[in-house]
Amino acid sequence: ISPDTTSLQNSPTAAILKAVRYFTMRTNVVTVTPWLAPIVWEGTFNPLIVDSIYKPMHLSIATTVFAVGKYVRFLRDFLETAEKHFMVDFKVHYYIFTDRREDVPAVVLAPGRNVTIIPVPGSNRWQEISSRRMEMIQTTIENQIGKEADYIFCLDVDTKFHGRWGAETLSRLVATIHPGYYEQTHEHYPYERRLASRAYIPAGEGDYYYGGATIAGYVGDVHKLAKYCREQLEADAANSIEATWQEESHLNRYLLYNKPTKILSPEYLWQDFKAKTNEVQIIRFSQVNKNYAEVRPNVKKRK
Ligand SMILES: CC(=O)N[C@H]1[C@@H](OP(=O)(O)OP(=O)(O)OC[C@H]2O[C@@H](n3ccc(=O)[nH]c3=O)[C@H](O)[C@@H]2O)O[C@H](CO)[C@H](O)[C@@H]1O
Ligand SMILES: [Mn+2]
Repeated sequence: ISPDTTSLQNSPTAAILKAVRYFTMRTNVVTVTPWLAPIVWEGTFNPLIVDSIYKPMHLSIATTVFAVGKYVRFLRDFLETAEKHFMVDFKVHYYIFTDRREDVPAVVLAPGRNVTIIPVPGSNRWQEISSRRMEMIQTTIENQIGKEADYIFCLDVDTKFHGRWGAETLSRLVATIHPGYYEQTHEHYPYERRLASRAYIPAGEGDYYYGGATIAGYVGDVHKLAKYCREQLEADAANSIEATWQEESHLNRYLLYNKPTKILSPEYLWQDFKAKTNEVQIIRFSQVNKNYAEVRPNVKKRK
């Protein structure tokens, strides 16, 4: 049977097919892992095709963000830039975890997008605030998100979006390569190297160093990851040990033995203080520069 080419030429997919022809692959970056998971860089996907697949699915996207103590000041920019760039045209439900409900800014959201504020206790250690996200993500998925969403994103708040972050980031289990280590090999990664910690990774092992600031995937898979990290954090605490990079260390161990199905390039997790490199054609999401002594509860001010 020969395809009906006339109707195809006139169909809405024609524009998309044409776009495919002009689509070129990236050659100066690695775009697939040794276990055949894609690594998402600008130029490896066609946004028109991606959108035409995912938008008709009417997916619900949960997004968790913690703004505890002074970090509440980062919320406005986070939300305002997310409304411009993050999963535009999708249903997005932001879950804001905070101990300062009254300081949560009122940001105008596009139709189909909404916010729920979840009260959490403060802490006088930033490491604990960052780590306890795992426990709260776990329990909130069990109590609420699990019934409401298809996919979940767990993001740092001290950040801004600068470019498209769309459905190309959807997959079962998604992690992001930390911008500080993407040019290095595993012997230089800041994995936990003490055998006494549950986050221990032996020398000679490792794929990538993943940032704790962006974790995503199917709600069920992220639940499994968060529960694992929470249990490992608690086991370490019971032995009076804290991994080098807290929950990020446990995350890296989990992902070494439970490979992500998709990896986001550092375009999806940059740091404002870092100069743009040749491989990075677009910065989509970046950590703002912060005054650690000013915003963190337990960092001493320099004299
Ligand atoms: C880019 C990146 O991968 N960042 C990770 C890195 O340092 P960061 O320097 O990015 O850590 P951070 O100070 O941003 O803390 C992580 C997050 O915890 C929350 N928070 C923290 C302190 C506070 O007083 N109030 C508050 O709300 C907030 O959502 C913040 O974005 O290592 C941390 C290890 O623990 C986390 O894994 C971060 O995700
Ligand atoms: Mn951060």
